[in-house]
Amino acid sequence: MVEEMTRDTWRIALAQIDPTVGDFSGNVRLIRERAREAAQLGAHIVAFPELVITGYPPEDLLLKVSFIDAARRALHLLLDAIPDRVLIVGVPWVESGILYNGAAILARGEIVAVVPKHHLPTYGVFDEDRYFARGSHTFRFLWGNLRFGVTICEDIWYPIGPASSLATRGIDLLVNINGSPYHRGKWIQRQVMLQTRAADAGCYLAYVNMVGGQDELVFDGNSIVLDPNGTILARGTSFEEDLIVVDLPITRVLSSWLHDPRRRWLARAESQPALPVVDREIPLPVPGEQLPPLPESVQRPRTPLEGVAEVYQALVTGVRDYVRKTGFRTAVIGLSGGIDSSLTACIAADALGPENVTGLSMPSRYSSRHSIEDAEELARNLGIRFLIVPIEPVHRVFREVLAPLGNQPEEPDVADENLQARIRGTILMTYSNRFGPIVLTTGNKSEMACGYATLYGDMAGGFAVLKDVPKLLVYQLARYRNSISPVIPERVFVKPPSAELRPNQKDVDTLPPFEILDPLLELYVEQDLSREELIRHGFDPEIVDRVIMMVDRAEYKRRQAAPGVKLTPRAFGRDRRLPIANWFHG
Ligand SMILES: Nc1ncnc2c1ncn2[C@@H]1O[C@H](COP(=O)(O)OP(=O)(O)OC[C@H]2O[C@@H]([n+]3cccc(C(=O)O)c3)[C@H](O)[C@@H]2O)[C@@H](O)[C@H]1O
Ligand SMILES: Nc1ncnc2c1ncn2[C@@H]1O[C@H](COP(=O)(O)OP(=O)(O)OP(=O)(O)O)[C@@H](O)[C@H]1O
Ligand SMILES: NC(=O)CC[C@H](N)C(=O)O
Repeated sequence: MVEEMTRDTWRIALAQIDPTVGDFSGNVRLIRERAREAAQLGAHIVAFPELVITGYPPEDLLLKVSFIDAARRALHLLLDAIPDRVLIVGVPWVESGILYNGAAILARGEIVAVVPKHHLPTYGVFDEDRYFARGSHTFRFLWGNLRFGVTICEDIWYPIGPASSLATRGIDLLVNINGSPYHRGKWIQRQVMLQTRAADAGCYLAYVNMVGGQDELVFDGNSIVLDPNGTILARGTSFEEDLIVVDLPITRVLSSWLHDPRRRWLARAESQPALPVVDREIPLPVPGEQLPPLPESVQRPRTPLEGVAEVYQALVTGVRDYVRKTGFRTAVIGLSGGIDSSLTACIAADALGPENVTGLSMPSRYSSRHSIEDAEELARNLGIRFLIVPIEPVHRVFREVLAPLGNQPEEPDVADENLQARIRGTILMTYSNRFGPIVLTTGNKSEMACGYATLYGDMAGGFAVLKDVPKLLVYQLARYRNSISPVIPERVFVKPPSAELRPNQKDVDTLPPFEILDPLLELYVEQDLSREELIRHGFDPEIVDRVIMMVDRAEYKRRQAAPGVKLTPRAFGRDRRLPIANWFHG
């Protein structure tokens, strides 16, 4: 029998953690530790992110019966984690032979219910219709006088759906569990949306997101708790694990319903909810204890990262987790003394520790002296290992070997330019094979867009750190990093970008100035503007045509490129899927 009792203030904890896809035992350990920590702090409900048991997104692992079974077994290992509290965890869940993206509600050693996700994102980087069925009902949980609902990520983005059904039925708290990947400034977009949802529902809204990197995605955390007016009560940190614990006096919810006539309208609309709502009792007595005071460390205010600092941290997180989760510890980078490889080295050193990063200078006959000097100074300032491997002897022998094939010009042609890049790629990959570090490539988004990079040359490597960073942002990020400690030599900022693959080569010989190229690329690549619209924006028609051709033709190169951190709303990769053989340009 459940004891009849009420309490006004309920304590909720949001565990913003970094799970690893497929690491069931590690994820279970992490969940148990955080759940117990929250319970010790007096939390009544502890919520974890979407699909936290498997890691997110598990992609086609969801097509393996053995994977779904392992997730179910892992869920059972959590039943005794905090049996006298409510634990909410994301898990793939099979019911009647159908797979759902679920939120399991655990209490008193039982699975009280598994809430199915209703809105399945299938756009951008998401592909959930490929795996899951859409939930056709939701639950309202009753724990004494507390009424709460649980929704999963995309569910909260829709004004109509499980969240609105629960709100019309009447809840004090809506918990939304998330695997919401980062792009620049997305936390502000989420916050505005969540403020609207909380105010419309007239209840507390607790939004928990994960942190860390998974392949090309980075999760920024920035979990948030809002009151029934949409006022922010607490936040989680950006890009770091965190435990957010908040007290929710639920008379505030009744008060908001008494003051807001929309609530009475909503209550009348209950007869036609978007989704059926099933009431489920939490099989626990209402906790009677006084809440222990929260330590200062838990209550401290968190300020979300913004602007360039936010992007820099996203890159550091993405590199750190890609390297760690793929089993590497160290990294190697070709250091040219240019801005791209300098910034890449900074990010690597900050992500992995300078002692785990090696920079290779590989001068050729066309390299300027400052390219070696600047690379060396950067390496010294960062405290990374620095080695010089001149490529001239190999280049010379290659030219000799290739000469009998004919048509080898004295001055380097594109084939010869690329040969130098390929020699460097070979040296870097050999270093990786022999000593174990992952090769980090340095190409930026502007170059990847235009195909201004050599296949199997500077594109050779395991992770493309700046793949979604346009060139002008590369400079801003480098300036930002230097504002923390001046590691990149000043000369690197002022010299004109050059591949140094032939005498006096400059990027602007091939590409339009980056001040024109970057905004044009953003409109064409990220927003899909047409040729005519770009010209109406004021871009020179000749440049527009040239850039469109370069971008479209380089699709084959991008398909063969290493993965890299997604930072913009439209990164190359699964976010932007275009045919390679394509005759439509415009
Ligand atoms: N549709 C298609 N599907 C599959 N493969 C295709 C293809 N079209 C060409 N190819 C292949 O790709 C080859 C051309 O690609 P690739 O060999 O890469 O060479 P490519 O694109 O011709 O030249 C690379 C350019 O990037 C510049 N670069 C290189 C290195 C670093 C930087 C920098 O500043 O960071 C700039 C370099 O100066 C040169 O202008 C063709 O020879 C052909 O084998
Ligand atoms: N002399 C060199 N020594 C070591 N690596 C080099 C050298 N030249 C080029 N690379 C590698 O190839 C990448 C492409 O460099 P490149 O100089 O051609 O173009 P970039 O886009 O201007 O890059 P960066 O700004 O780093 O110079 C570099 O970032 C670096 O990793
Ligand atoms: N996992 C999800 O459902 C994510 C979708 C959601 N719109 C987001 O990016 O936040």
